[in-house]
Amino acid sequence: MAEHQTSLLRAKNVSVAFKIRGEYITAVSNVDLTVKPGEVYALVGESGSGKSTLATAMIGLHDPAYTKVTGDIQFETQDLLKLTNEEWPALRGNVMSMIFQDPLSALNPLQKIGDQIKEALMMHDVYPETAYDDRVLDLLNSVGINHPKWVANEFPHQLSGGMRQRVVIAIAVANKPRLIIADEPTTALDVTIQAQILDLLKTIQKENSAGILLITHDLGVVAEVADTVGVMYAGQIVEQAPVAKLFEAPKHPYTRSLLRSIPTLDQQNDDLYVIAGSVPSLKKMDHRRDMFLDRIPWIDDDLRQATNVSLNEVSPEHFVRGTAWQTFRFAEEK
Ligand SMILES: Nc1ncnc2c1ncn2[C@@H]1O[C@H](COP(=O)(O)OP(=O)(O)OP(=O)(O)O)[C@@H](O)[C@H]1O
Repeated sequence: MAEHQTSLLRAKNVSVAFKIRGEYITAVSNVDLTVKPGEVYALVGESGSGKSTLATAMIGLHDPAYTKVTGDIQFETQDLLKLTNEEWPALRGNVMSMIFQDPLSALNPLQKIGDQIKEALMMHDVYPETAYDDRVLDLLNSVGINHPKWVANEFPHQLSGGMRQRVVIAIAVANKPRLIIADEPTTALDVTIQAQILDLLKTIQKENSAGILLITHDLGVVAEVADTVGVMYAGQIVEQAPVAKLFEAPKHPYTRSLLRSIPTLDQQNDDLYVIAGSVPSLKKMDHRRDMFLDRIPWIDDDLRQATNVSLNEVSPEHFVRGTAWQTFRFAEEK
């Protein structure tokens, strides 16, 4: 079967550059990824690694006046980079939708919850006028809101953060999207609510067979819900694998370092592993190299300076950038 028939969203060679003081600077470089129907693909990486920039390109929300998106992004059979502003609304909020980190800014503070959901439904679907209210209540029910009639009559500020995110999800799934892009959907919520929202996303994904592109910096979230994981560093994917493989046999030094920095319950001491340094600023990025190696002082200089580093399939479905992983050791293992 041709690749596009088995994929929902397929990005090939996607780069994003921002115009900064008259010059285009690359923030995302040559990314390939595929989200299949019914799959959760998690993009993980530290702040500044380019996850949101990539996701924003997928849903056509970059301002073309100062952002250049190149490569190829296919959603089902549509070429997203060729869509005009007039064509986007038929997709966005309909067959593909987005959930952002901060539910409060995603909702209209002056409009009752029920009316906001109704509006989302009316934009893309035609029901008999009386059926809208029932649809709104059904949707609120489906995202685990126990008193939908009461919530429909509230304004966003009257609800808790967790309830607001449920409402945002209800709006996002109102038109049964085939793809949901969720950018840090649980980061603003406390831990118990996080788990409930992740469960909810999983249920929606299963029931609608929707694909989810989940953006997170939290490997705990990845372990909980992802099927496939792409690890991003400085605008590039440095490792991609099915979730079990990534946790059992991580290869790239960045993935190994991220995994090592997760606190565990059986940890003997209080010292958490900290990755020294930070993601380079856009101006300092050199996408021909493996830039994470700049944060490992004991690594061979030849490896650090090597250019034309590429992402290679090292075992079925497991892709790793560069070759440093073959000899990489943590400082105390040397
Ligand atoms: N509109 C913009 N103009 C210029 N630079 C930008 C713009 N948006 C993002 N950047 C830069 O692009 C790089 C990637 O940012 P991005 O927000 O995509 O990372 P991220 O991995 O999603 O991090 P976070 O979790 O903090 O959102 C950063 O250096 C950021 O400063």
